[in-house]
Amino acid sequence: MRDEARSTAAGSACLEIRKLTKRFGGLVAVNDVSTTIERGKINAIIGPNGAGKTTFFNLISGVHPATSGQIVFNGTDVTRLRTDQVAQLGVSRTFQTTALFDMATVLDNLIVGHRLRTRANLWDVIVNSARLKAEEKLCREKAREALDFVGLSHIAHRMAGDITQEERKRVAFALALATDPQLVLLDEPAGGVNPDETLGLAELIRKFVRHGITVCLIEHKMNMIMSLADKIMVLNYGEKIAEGTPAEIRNNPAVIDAYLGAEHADV
Ligand SMILES: Nc1ncnc2c1ncn2[C@@H]1O[C@H](COP(=O)(O)OP(=O)(O)OP(=O)(O)O)[C@@H](O)[C@H]1O
Repeated sequence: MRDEARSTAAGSACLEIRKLTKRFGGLVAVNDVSTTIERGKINAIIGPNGAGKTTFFNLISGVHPATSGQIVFNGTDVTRLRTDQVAQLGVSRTFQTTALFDMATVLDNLIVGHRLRTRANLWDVIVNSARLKAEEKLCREKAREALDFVGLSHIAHRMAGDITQEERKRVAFALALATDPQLVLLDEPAGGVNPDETLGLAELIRKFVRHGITVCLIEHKMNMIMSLADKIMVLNYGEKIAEGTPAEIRNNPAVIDAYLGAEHADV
C-alpha cells in the first residue's frame, strides 16, 4: 500500500470528474457528468443496463478517450493519459468478466499479472540476469501476498479453469492489487455469485478500504449496494440523475422511476 494513500484525509476528493462526456457517433454514452470519488470511501454507481456505467469506468481508466470534460486524480489531470499511465499513477480495475489463463494455476495467473508490471526484458531472460531472478522472487511473493489478502491461499495450486465464479471474482480483486492501487474500480464484483458469497465479497471490499484503498464499484445487486456504499451516483441514459447516501437514493422518486422500481433491482 502506498504512503500517500494512508496519509491523505479520508473523505477528500480522490478523483474529480468535471463535465465528462463520451459520444460514440450519434450516441451520448456519458453526458456532462460531474462528480467526486471520495477517498477512503465506498463509492457506488448504479443505473439501468446501457446507462453508461462501464463507459464511465473506461473513461477514468483510459480505455476510451473522453469527448470532452476533465478527470483529475489526486490533483493531476489524467484525462488524456493511456491505461498503463493511469494504472501507474494508482488506479486499477476489474472487469465484468474475469479473463484468466484457465490451464494455469491460480498462483501462476497472479504471478503473470504481477510480471506485466516489472522491467525485465528478453535480454534478462536469455542471460537469466540477477534482475530477472530478483523480479521473479518479488512477483511470487507479491502474488502470494495478494492471494492471502483475498482469502484464496488454499487454492493457489488449483487450475484457474476449475475454480468457482466467486473465486474468479476474488482472483480479479487480487490482480487489481498488482499495481499497488490507491483507487480500485470494480465492475459488477458480485455478478453471478450467490447471496452468501455476495456477503463475503462485500466484506472483502470493506477490507480494501480498511487498508487505505478507495473503492468505486458498479453493481446491480441493490441489497449489497445499500448496505455497503457510503455514496451512490445514479446514471440514466448517460446522465447523472441523483447522488447521495443509500437512504437518499432509496427514497428519490426519479431513481425509483428510472431504476429501483424496474425489474433490474435485485432487492
Ligand atoms: N465501444 C462502444 N462503441 C459504441 N457504443 C458503445 C461502446 N461502448 C458502449 N457503447 C454504448 O454506450 C451505452 C452505454 O453502455 P455501457 O456499457 O457503458 O452501459 P452500462 O451502464 O455499463 O450497462 P450494463 O449495466 O449493461 O453493463 C450503450 O448504449 C452502449 O451500447
